[in-house]
Amino acid sequence: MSKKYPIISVVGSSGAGTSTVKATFDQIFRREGVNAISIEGDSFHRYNRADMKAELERRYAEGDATFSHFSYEANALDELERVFREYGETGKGRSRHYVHDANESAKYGVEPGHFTEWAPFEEDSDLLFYEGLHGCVTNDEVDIAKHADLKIGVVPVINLEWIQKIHRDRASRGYTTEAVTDVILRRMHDYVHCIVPQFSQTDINFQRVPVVDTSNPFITRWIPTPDESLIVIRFRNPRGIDFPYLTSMINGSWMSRANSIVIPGNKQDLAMQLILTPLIERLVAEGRRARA
Ligand SMILES: Nc1ncnc2c1ncn2[C@@H]1O[C@H](COP(=O)(O)OP(=O)(O)OP(=O)(O)O)[C@@H](O)[C@H]1O
Ligand SMILES: O=C(CO)[C@H](O)[C@H](O)COP(=O)(O)O
Repeated sequence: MSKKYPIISVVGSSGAGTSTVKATFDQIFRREGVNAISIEGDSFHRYNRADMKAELERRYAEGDATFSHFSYEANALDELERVFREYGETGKGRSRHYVHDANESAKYGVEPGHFTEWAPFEEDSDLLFYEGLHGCVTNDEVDIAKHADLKIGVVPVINLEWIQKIHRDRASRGYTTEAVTDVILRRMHDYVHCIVPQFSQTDINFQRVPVVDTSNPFITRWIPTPDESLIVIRFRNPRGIDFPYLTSMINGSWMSRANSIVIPGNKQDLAMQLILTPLIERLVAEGRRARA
């Protein structure tokens, strides 16, 4: 646990909605005057797009059909762990961007499928905010989870996750449904082995569940809306969580287990603000005290 320089890690599969959740965190940071450094999991991919394709083909020729961006080896997790450790101890660190598309290319001045140069973090921050695929990995080589002080899982049920990925990759990354389906299939092995185990490390999971039929996610014409979904919020340690306050403030919510509440999908932002603001305030106040 880092106290002087706390770390928040938001983990979710590709298309789960971690970027959407980041917008809520950004709102809280702005409102509470928190100076946060934000980094993305994709910055720690080990290969650029062309090298990844070559590595995939090499492994495929050797009979390995499971290699994907979800695999531990496709990502510089040693570097991510090093950045978390260094930030926790000193408030310093570095990151870069993986440029996905033409819009990002115009912003960063690097061709799609390539990384920008590594750049050091700005000084005097209050916390580090990570959003991506591997921010709570614990395996034989690395223990990234142990460096994070607040760990959040963003996990729609799997049909919804696929729908969100297909729609996002088609709309903003120019892929076809067939291409995205191939990627989903190839990633399934390491979805199970590398992504899912992290949701037992997280402090709070937000799981969106549609209440409309998503039984064939590959032909669904739009992403179920917030009004067409519920969100299950599960706390690893419910001690200290004021459930009566939450259920009274969030209209239409109820407790489904001793450590879980269910809220209407359109209350996600409100629920996150109510739950996360005091946790962030505490981390930041402890950090500022420790650094004084
Ligand atoms: N709560 C939500 N309600 C409705 N749509 C959502 C919700 N969360 C995410 N989406 C939609 O799902 C798609 C994927 O979301 P987002 O881009 O946040 O995923 P991501 O996890 O950041 O993906 P990646 O890490 O691959 O960039 C987007 O089209 C987004 O609008
Ligand atoms: O969302 C992803 C992982 O989180 C992308 O699939 C990954 O970053 C590779 O991107 P691209 O297909 O644009 O090269």
